[in-house]
Amino acid sequence: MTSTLVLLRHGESEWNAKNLFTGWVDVNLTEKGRGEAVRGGELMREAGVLPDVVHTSLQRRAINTACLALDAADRHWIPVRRSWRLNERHYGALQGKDKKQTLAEFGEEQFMLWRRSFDVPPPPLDDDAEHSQAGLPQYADLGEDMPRTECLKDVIARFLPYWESAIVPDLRAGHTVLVAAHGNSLRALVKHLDRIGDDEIAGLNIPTGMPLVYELDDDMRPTAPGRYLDPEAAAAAAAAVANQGR
Ligand SMILES: O=C(O)[C@H](O)COP(=O)(O)O
Repeated sequence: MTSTLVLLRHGESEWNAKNLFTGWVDVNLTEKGRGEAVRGGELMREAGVLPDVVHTSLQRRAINTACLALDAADRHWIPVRRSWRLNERHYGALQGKDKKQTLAEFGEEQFMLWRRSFDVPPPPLDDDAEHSQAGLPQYADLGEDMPRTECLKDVIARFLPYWESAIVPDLRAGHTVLVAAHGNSLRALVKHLDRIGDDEIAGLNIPTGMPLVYELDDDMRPTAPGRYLDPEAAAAAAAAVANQGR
C-alpha cells in the first residue's frame, strides 16, 4: 500500500515581500500570498489530491495558508493538528534583518553559512530582543525546548519526533496527509525523505504556495521523487527563493 503526503510551504508572507529574515516572527500572508494559497488548493482539487488530515505549525502564515488552500479544495472540514515542531527554523539574531543588507555586511560566505549550511546557526536572539518569541503563550509549554536560534540540523532534531509520532501514524492509517509549514521545516522533511546529504541540502529551496506530492511505501520511503503539481511555476519560484538577498 502507498500513502500520499502533500507538502505546502505557506504563501508569500509580509516579511518575504520585504526580504527580511523571519523565522519564528509571526507575520501574516500578503494578498499575493493568499492568492498563492488558494491556487495551491485549486491545484490539489484539479489533481484529485484531497487531504484527509492537515498538520500545521503554530504560525499564522502556515495556518492561514492551510485554511485557504483547503477551502479552495473543498476540504475545509478535515481534522487539523498543530505543533511548534513544524515551525520555521528559528533564525536567531537575524530575525527582522534585511537579507540584502546582511549579505552586504557579512559577505557571501558567512551569509550562506547562516542561511543554508547544515550545522551553523546564526547568533542566538536575546529573550528581551524586539523579535523574540520568549514568553508567548503558544510556546509556554516548551521549557528547555524553546530555541533562541537554530540551524537545519536542529530543525531536523525537533521535527522528526513529530513526524514519527503524529504524521506517520496518519499515513499508515491510509490518510492523504497535508503538511502546511515553512521553507526550512519542509527542507528538513525533504532531506529526511529523499536522504539528501548534509552538503547537498544547501542547494534545495522550497517555493511558496506550491503543493509537492510524495507517494510513500510501507517503510515511509518515497516510491518516486516528489512531484510539484505545477512544476514550471515551482522551479521559477524556487529559483527566486535561492536568489533572495541578491
Ligand atoms: O524565515 C525566513 O526568513 C524564511 O521563511 C525562510 O528564509 P530562507 O529561505 O532565507 O531560509
